[in-house]
Amino acid sequence: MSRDMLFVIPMKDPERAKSRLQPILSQPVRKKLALALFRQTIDFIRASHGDADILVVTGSRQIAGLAAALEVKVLAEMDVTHLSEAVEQAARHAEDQGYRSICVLPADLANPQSYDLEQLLSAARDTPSVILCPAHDGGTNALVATPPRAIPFRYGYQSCTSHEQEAIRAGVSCMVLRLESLAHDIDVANDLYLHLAPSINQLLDAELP
Ligand SMILES: Nc1nc2c(ncn2[C@@H]2O[C@H](COP(=O)(O)OP(=O)(O)OP(=O)(O)O)[C@@H](O)[C@H]2O)c(=O)[nH]1
Ligand SMILES: O=C(O)[C@H](O)COP(=O)(O)O
Repeated sequence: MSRDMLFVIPMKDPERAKSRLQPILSQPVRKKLALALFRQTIDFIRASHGDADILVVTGSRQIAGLAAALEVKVLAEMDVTHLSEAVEQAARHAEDQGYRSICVLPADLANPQSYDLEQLLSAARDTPSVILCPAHDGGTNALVATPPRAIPFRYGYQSCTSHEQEAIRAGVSCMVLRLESLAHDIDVANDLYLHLAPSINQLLDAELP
């Protein structure tokens, strides 16, 4: 069956998540924050696209259980040592399932807005092509790939530039789309102060299923 778009959310074990916030948050609070942001990401996609196909790729049994409770599909990652490998496994899965494109979103966006996702998803998708939404720090906060494995994934330092270079190398058309609410994720203390300070208690107090 031919399907259009699979949203891919990579999520690491929440016990080890948000390690760069170690100077200001205890491990239990970092875990709680990672889970709350994960839940926020699913809710955000669903609020924007009620019928979205969402796949969580993870090595965590807890995340797999939470995703299942939220009625989201889960791919158990195999022998993954880096985010790029987890996304590659999800992209293979999307290809096998007949999806035309994937939209990879990290599970730690600060305050994503539907109008920005709309703009991203309404951009023309040639085959083959990639659309990249840079993070404020040079990372890649949204990546739409058509077909799902149009380029090798190069998450890490300044990955937006690395993904652009991979697109050039592969002869794949590449658009960089700067969208304000998709530019900010929660990595370091300053991100918390700038983007989550007013709402952090509400976020951390929200019930998980
Ligand atoms: N499935 C999977 N997801 C990952 C992996 N590494 C990172 N992620 C996810 O990729 C997104 C961005 O990750 P990072 O900012 O590097 O990780 P983080 O736990 O949020 O924060 P740090 O520990 O400070 O790096 C988050 O949704 C992570 O959960 C991995 O090895 N496997
Ligand atoms: O390439 C990236 O964007 C990073 O590997 C993941 O994002 P972050 O570390 O900026 O959260």
